[in-house]
Amino acid sequence: VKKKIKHLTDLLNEYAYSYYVLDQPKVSDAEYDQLLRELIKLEDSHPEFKRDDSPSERVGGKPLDQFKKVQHTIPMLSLSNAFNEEDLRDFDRRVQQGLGHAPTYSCELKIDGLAVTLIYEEGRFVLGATRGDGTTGEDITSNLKTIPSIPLRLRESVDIEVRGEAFMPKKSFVRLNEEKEKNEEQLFANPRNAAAGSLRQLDPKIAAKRNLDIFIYSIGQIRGKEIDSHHGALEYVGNLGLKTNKEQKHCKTIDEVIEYCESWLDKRADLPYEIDGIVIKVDALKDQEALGFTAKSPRWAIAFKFPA
Ligand SMILES: COc1nc2nc(N)nc(N)c2nc1C
Repeated sequence: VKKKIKHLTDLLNEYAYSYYVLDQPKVSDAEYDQLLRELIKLEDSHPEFKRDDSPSERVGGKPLDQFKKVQHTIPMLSLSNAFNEEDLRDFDRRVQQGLGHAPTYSCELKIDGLAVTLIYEEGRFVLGATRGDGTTGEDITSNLKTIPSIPLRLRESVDIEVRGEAFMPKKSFVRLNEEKEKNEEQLFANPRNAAAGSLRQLDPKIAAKRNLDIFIYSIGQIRGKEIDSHHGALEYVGNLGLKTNKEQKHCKTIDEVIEYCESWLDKRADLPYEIDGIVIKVDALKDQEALGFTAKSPRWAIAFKFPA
């Protein structure tokens, strides 16, 4: 039975990874559900063999009576903003002055969701928290465990902390508000509020029903890996089984950055999730270290905000 549970757990996790992280379904939902029912039956009769990365974790445990506070070992900072091409060129000038050379940039969509940090120990998801005030957040691990695109176990048993944006896809937002409309409940104003509301309530079974998703956008801290660029870091976390956004672009010049920002102004309407801008980061990690941080945000990154 232990072997059967291990086999089913690994198989279902592989199917879930393909479906939720790679967007490449390998089996039908019916087949997945059938296998999951089989696994849950075995786990119920042999709880001692249940794995802590079992897909049955996704349905959510019992409600908490409150959230524990979490001190962030590395502060979760905010980004300074740019609103037009001039602001972006000013940013580039400041960066070039600081570095003494022209850097390359990593451009990413700025997902309109809730910033979270995920901590993995020996590859196991052990803690997830909100940004909070940047140094103290709330432990929402049990809610985050219900998000299928957050692996409960990485493909390598590393100690790593990653940051990302949890969000609710547009379609899920519309469906949720239709349901609330039917029950004459208060509607959510936008997908960001809906995602935040779903993750900051105490009953994980509610979070499990909200079709939440995540994109990982940075590594908080990593021990003993030689990664020298931000886009390399994103590739690395992708290989660990974490979900990153495929629209990320490595731009060689600020002109390319500006072109990328302008291209997404209109294209964002076609995205299945909401974005409120583009995040531009100096790509070389040694350049990021050389530029450092102000009291509240990195000097090597800026958020280009779209008009509301
Ligand atoms: C390096 O710090 C950051 N990087 C980010 N990257 C993306 N894509 N989106 C964000 N919201 C974001 N926020 C912060 C503070």
